[in-house]
Amino acid sequence: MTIRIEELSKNYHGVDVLARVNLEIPTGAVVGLHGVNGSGKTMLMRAICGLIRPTSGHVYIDGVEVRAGASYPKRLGMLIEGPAFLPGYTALENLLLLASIRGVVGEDYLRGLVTMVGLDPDDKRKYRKFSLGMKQRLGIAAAIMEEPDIVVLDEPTNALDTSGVAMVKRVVSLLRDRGATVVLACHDFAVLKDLSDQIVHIAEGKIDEAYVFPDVIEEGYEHV
Ligand SMILES: Nc1ncnc2c1ncn2[C@@H]1O[C@H](COP(=O)(O)OP(=O)(O)OP(=O)(O)O)[C@@H](O)[C@H]1O
Repeated sequence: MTIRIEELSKNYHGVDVLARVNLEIPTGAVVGLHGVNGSGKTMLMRAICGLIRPTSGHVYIDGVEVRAGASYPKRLGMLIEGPAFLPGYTALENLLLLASIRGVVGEDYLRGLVTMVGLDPDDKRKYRKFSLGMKQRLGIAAAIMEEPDIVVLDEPTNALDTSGVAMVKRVVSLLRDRGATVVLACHDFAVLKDLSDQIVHIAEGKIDEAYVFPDVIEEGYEHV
């Protein structure tokens, strides 16, 4: 599915946190968002997911406008700022509950998914006892569990150990093989460069240099 962002602005108290962003992400592309803390990466991802109402401008997914509160992208999975899980449920129970809402995936599949993200489907520990990395792994599982066509991942490697980073790479590569469109933000530039077909640099809510290809990234950007 293609994502088209047209003249998108979001203003809070007179400050443009997104300022006339234009971006076209073709089907199957993996686009990395790069920028300092507070540059607008999360805000842009929230707009793509229909979680915020833009002050002006539009987001279209396959030509259909995303409108917060009215029209959400259907085949979209996201990991944005601590997804809500039930503290008294295990990893598997949480995913089973989410899946039951739509009823599209079964327990066997979810057990495999929990294993794939490096958790144990038979682990009886409740979510409230999870470490940060375990929570992050479960968040990734929830984002991809319904085999979405668009996946938005905000800092997927946060709190993850080396095996977790390797898992994120495997997940993105699986999504790529499936032809999903992926938007991700990651402060680890080496990881971002490794995973992305295209890197978009954002500064103060503006796309500073769209479609910066990994092989032409300037030295200066490496340290953001
Ligand atoms: N609800 C809000 N009200 C007002 N300003 C906000 C709100 N949410 C975010 N902002 C501001 O929007 C700007 C962009 O924030 P955003 O979270 O998109 O940055 P980011 O690039 O994702 O940063 P990070 O790398 O730290 O995750 C920041 O200046 C932030 O303070």
